[in-house]
Amino acid sequence: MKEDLLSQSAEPSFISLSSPKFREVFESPLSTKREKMRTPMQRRTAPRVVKTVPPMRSVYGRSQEFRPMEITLTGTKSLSSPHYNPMIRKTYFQQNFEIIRKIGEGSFGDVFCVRSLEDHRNYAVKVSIEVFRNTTDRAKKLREVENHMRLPKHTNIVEFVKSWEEKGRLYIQTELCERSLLSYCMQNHKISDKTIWKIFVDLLLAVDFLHSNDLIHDDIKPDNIFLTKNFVCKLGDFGLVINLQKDELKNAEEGDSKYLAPEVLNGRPSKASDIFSLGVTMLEAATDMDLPSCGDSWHQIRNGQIPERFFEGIDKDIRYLIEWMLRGEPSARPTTKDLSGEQGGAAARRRQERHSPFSLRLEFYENLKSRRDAIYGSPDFARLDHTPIHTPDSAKDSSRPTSRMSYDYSDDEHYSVNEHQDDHSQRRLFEEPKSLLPGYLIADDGISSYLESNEEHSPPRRIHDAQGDVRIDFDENDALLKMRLRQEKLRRIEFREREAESDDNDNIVAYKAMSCPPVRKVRPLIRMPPPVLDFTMLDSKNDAPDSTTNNNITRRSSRSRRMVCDAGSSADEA
Ligand SMILES: Nc1ncnc2c1ncn2[C@@H]1O[C@H](COP(=O)(O)OP(=O)(O)OP(=O)(O)O)[C@@H](O)[C@H]1O
Ligand SMILES: [Mg+2]
Repeated sequence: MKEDLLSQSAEPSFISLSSPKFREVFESPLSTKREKMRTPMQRRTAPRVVKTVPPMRSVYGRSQEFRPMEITLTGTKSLSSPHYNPMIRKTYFQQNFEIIRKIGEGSFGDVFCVRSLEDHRNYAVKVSIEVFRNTTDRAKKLREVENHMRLPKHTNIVEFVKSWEEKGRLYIQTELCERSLLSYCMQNHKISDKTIWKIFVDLLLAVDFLHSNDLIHDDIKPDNIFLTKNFVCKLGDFGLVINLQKDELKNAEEGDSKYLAPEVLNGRPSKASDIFSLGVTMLEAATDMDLPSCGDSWHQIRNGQIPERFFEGIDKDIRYLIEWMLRGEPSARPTTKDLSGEQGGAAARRRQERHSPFSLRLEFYENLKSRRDAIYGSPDFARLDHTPIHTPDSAKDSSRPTSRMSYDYSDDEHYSVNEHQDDHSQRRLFEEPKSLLPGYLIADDGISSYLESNEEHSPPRRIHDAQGDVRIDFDENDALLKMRLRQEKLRRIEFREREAESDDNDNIVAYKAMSCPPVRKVRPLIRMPPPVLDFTMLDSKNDAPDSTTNNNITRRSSRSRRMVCDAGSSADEA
């Protein structure tokens, strides 16, 4: 292990021009958001398209124009509140809420963080930019409200509070969230595996909830996903939702092209296209990829040609799930039930509550268990020197392997490669049974999760033998596997950190100071000889009454002084 670490640290930090990594980085049009930020060209946000609207009076009668009407599932009803006075020329929104700040804007409207004067709680209120153009436009906008209103409460769905229309504008009041997932991803370019799993589980539960209610979201993207203060992920913005029970498919609109499933270009959205959008969302969050909205790179993602470098350091299972969701053929993609495994989202949630980062590996569980059984039950394993079933007596058994090898202490609590290298080089332990190695390699493929989530596997104990040497007592063979897995994990973390460091060093730009150059440049440290006073001039003062005084001589420039001297000398000569 120590040799491995040393050999890794000796790796060159530059990328060879002929290496595949160079080709991946420089020939692929795909890049991460971080890389994009480092390039001088900054992306400007596209200006918002504001369509001109017909005058309100041509669309509405006077009565509709001024009265705020609450939208309910059975129609509209007049809205009242102790804080609302219809005689005041302010809207219901302005009278009933204290507007704290604007928190976002989208194609539909502006979103404000407000405090309700009724219950003194904070909410988000989305106000449409445009007034309703006609009844079809109004019906289309109310569809978002209707769908949201129909949804029963769910932890991972932004909660609907109330909606009303006033003066041709639609207002939607919802629970207030902290920020959108997009803003979180823009700030955090490397999100930990644990957080990615948390986001994924929350979103999966939300999408599963919608799909089981026969709704297609049709616009799943980080901008429409919200995070609460407690880091609960919630799906919001039901503007494009399609109710399959109401045969709304024919009126479906395309969502954001960056997250769009390929089949939707020429067809209609489906539950599978939602899964695709969820896959792209997870791809963006996990790899920090700057997603293309069109062009070759758009197709590259949809053809499964994502460069390998984007998945470096990403949890293998996350990668597997993302690639599964991004399959080109809709029928090849998993359903939400497939993703959450046989035991469903509830079980995933229970596991997640126990703070396990491996919550969604339920579907792998049985598979991994059988693979593990296969390893332990294999003839190779049976031929091992030591007994797989371990008892306190057998721990003392002299039939343990006696050959020794140096042991890596990298998972020691206070281990540091530089500080302890020499001390630990003296320590030796039992040799690792070689035939376990294939088992270990397979374990790295996924058994790690199984082992880590299994509490009964205790860590190896350290024993001091008669000679004073430290040895490891393997309570069970799993302990050895677990130990190797931990070492592997540490090695990967160190490798990633080194890479990130060298990345950062590559990108350090030396700036020239633009203001205040160093003093040395302005006033070079050259000792000027002290001015030599020509006292002969004083003598010549009497002879030449029009010449300057001594004071004047010191103040003049050296050129004029020379002239004075010359004049003096010439006077002397005369
Ligand atoms: N409940 C909320 N809590 C906090 N912020 C919110 C909330 N709802 C919306 N926002 C903010 O407002 C932005 C726009 O919201 P939303 O997506 O609902 O509007 P939209 O007009 O439908 O946008 P688009 O159609 O472009 O997706 C979000 O990206 C988010 O930053
Ligand atoms: Mg939105």
